[in-house]
Amino acid sequence: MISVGVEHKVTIEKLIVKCVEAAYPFVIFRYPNTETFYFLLSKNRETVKQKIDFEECPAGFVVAPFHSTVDLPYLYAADIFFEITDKIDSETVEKLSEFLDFKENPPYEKLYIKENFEEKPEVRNTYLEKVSSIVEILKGTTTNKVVFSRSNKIGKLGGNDYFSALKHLSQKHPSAFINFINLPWKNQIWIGASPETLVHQNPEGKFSTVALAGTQPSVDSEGNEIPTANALWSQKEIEEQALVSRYIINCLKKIRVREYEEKGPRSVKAGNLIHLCSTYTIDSKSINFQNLSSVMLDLLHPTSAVCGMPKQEALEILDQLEGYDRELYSGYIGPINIQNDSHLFVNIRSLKIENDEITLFSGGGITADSSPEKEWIETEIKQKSIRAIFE
Ligand SMILES: C=C(O[C@H]1C=CC=C(C(=O)O)[C@@H]1O)C(=O)O
Repeated sequence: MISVGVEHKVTIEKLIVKCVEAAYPFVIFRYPNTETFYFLLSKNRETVKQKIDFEECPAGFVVAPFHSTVDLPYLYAADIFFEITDKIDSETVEKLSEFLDFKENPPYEKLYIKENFEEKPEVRNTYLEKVSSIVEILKGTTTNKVVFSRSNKIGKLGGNDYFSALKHLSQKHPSAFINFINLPWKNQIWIGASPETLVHQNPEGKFSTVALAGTQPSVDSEGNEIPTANALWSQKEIEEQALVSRYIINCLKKIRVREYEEKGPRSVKAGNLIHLCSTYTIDSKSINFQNLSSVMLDLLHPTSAVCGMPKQEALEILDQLEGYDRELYSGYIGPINIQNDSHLFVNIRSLKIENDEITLFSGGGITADSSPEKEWIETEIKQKSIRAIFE
């Protein structure tokens, strides 16, 4: 065992840089409306991919791509797991020192965009054309909604102080699930502030999920905060969110679960945005449905908040028109069987860093009443909400 002297002091910033360099699968996350960050690392550097079963999975972290039925979710086992405080305790440092070399101190620099890439005007035009064609399809068929998305490579990353950036993101998005995911097999880092629970199973066996949709800025044109209670919603947005609710209720119908509690829809703040949100809660113990979360995860993903309705038709339209691989964007991520709790979130409001290039992702629900121009603006404000990490 390597002894760790004062000269080898291990800070969280140093740990992150060392783990990225040494290609370990690890994550840092912070639950919604809390301040504590957690660090979780798997000592096994081989990929572990498996279908997610809440009853069988060891304590860990799930990282599922959008197409998780074809490309199975990664499971990061929680070999090292701790709450991040000012000082990493000596026992943890000792455990980490068994496989990481802390001798050198890398210099740290704040994250920034060192080279901006210009978005070509064709990108916007192509997007508008594609959304117009989706609107035409929706007018003429039984498909109700398609969540069309785009990726945007914005520039080259400078700096390496990821933890300060996460703390900054956390302040901007207090109610989001803040996450940093090192995906060593793809040489990618993903960072995000997700406002959307996919499946939560709490220690008492309560299952919950949300129907989130409809988007508007949370500040008015003069820069004043709009209280959520004053948010006004158009018919298009109300219907768009109702479709997500209907989708969830249909999933529950398939498994004959009627004992659910529905709350909402109400307006909720997500960083610089406001959404409409309904919550669905079920006591899996009282209805004697032990594996409810696993069954619902299978049925729910991808929900009508990131894919569309009906699901199959929406997927086909996306396959034809989206023209890029969503990878982890709009997949699901989160801790599983950690402190008796499992909480998976939809991976939206996220960015990817690969070969030092930063890519932002955003999408929006298109219905027959959509205006392509407004949808474009919506994808821009959603990207702005995650881009805030560099401000
Ligand atoms: C697909 C995204 O957001 C979803 C969640 C909330 C509101 C949405 C909307 O208004 O379209 C989307 O369904 C995204 O942020 O990339």
